[in-house]
Amino acid sequence: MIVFPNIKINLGLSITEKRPDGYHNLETVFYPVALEDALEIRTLPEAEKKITLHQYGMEIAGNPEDNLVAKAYSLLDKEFHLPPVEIHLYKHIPSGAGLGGGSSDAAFMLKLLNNHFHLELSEDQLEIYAATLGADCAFFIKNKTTYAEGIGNIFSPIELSLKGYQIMIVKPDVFVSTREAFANIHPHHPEYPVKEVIRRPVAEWKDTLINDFEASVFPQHPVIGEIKQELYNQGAVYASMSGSGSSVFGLFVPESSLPEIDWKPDTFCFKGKL
Ligand SMILES: C[C@](O)(CO)[C@H](O)COP(=O)(O)OP(=O)(O)OC[C@H]1O[C@@H](n2ccc(N)nc2=O)[C@H](O)[C@@H]1O
Ligand SMILES: Nc1ncnc2c1ncn2[C@@H]1O[C@H](COP(=O)(O)OP(=O)(O)OP(=O)(O)O)[C@@H](O)[C@H]1O
Repeated sequence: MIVFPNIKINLGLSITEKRPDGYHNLETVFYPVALEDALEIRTLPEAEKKITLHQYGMEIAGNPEDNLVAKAYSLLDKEFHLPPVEIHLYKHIPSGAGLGGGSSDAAFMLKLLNNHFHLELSEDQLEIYAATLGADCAFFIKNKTTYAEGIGNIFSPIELSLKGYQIMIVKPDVFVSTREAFANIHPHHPEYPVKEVIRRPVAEWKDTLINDFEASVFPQHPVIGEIKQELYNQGAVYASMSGSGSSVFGLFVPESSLPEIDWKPDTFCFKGKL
């Protein structure tokens, strides 16, 4: 059985409070985009190890046993005593990009195991498991455009379609740790709440739909801010860093053709249509 975990981009991201548990309350809109990994499992009844993980494509830092797909398996294995599996994970989604690649792999693994082994878990139950694996992991269970609060795990539906818009996602060869990015933030309530700005036309988002991480991450990694500026120079109607970086996305109006840009070597670039 094979599935294709996709990414999210953050449309606006306000970090409003630091909580006593060290995490931060935030407000954002998660929007799913079809840049995808591939994730396959096969049952290996005779295997000695519970998990045999094969990884391909882009490299991921860390040991295989720390991979979030292995953690997702172990979480359900504790409860349901699953048979051993062989996992094939093909990484197309860059890590440390603010695109939620690891979280998406983990959420899709939960859904895959639920279907493959007929565990009969509801979406609400899967979201509860997912939330223990990462703050934005639960989003990928329903995988629909969502307004998120709390630590990024309290969801309410939002009417927003960017269908037809063209998207370019650019990630320089820079890794931003989510934990460090949060550590440099001064939480505050936004002048323009994300939930309100998002109802305005996309052409009005430029100066009002803000990602609070940009103010702390751009000075440390100027190349990220330069990419955002270049996307605007090339005609993006809206451009922003996603999550805690280091990727930046640009939205271009539906009838436009995406520009050809000569990015620096080792820059990742994805072009697609929403
Ligand atoms: C910044 C976002 O990408 C926005 O979409 C997400 O909130 C990040 O979510 P995530 O990658 O799933 O984050 P986790 O892996 O759970 O957390 C990494 C670290 O970021 C910090 N963290 C994360 C989420 C949050 N709401 N407050 C935090 O302070 C914590 O120090 C945590 O140890
Ligand atoms: N399946 C996985 N794919 C990517 N990274 C993984 C995976 N499993 C564990 N990780 C670890 O998680 C770290 C962050 O990867 P991820 O792709 O989720 O970053 P991100 O795009 O910044 O995510 P987020 O938007 O959730 O902060 C990696 O450096 C890696 O050590």
